[in-house]
Amino acid sequence: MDVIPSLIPGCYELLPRIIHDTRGAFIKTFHFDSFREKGMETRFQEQYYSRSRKRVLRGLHFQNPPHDHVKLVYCTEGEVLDVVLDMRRSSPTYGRHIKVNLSSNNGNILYIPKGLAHGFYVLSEHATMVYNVSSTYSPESDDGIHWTSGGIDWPDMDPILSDRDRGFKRFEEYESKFI
Ligand SMILES: Cc1cn([C@H]2C[C@H](O)[C@@H](COP(=O)(O)OP(=O)(O)O[C@H]3O[C@@H](C)C(=O)[C@@H](O)[C@H]3O)O2)c(=O)[nH]c1=O
Repeated sequence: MDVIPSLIPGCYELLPRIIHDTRGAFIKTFHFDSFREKGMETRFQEQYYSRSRKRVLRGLHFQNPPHDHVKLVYCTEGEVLDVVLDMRRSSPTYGRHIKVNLSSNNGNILYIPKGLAHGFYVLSEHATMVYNVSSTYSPESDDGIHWTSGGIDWPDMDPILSDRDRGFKRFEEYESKFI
């Protein structure tokens, strides 16, 4: 698995080896020793996935401390534009974001450290996004910022959203609890 550093410290795109044969493809998404060797989180506590249709936008979400967590995300059906924004106040890239296309064809994975807000926009007819998180769901710590904030340029300014996502404060007005 190749680990490609991003502009944001601690955030990596992981490129697993894809083994193709006449039946299709085989892709390993997590290997304890490789993650540990690279200093990445190995203790994932929950795994879940969502399925969305084209033009759905989910985000931008995070869990506040002390329930903050590392997220490992990848797309097993379709393609999404994935976005993470750095909310760590002392980070050299505080307030900056990166975009990565994640797709079932490429099998690429985004490793998201604690303190980043995460969201994605569905480019294909449907998309299934799988998450591994390093702490359990904490509804009172689960929070977000508005998808249009932080200077993110989305391909669609009228996406399909949840009511919750429509109601979040803008990043510029949100007092980040991440140091
Ligand atoms: C995240 C989560 C949600 N839920 C519940 C709450 C709600 O009733 C339902 C759907 O939740 P949401 O609307 O927050 O789902 P969704 O908008 O898909 O939330 C996800 O968005 C992306 C961008 C992420 O980064 C994820 O970590 C997660 O926050 O599932 C759980 O029971 N456990 C969980 O871990």
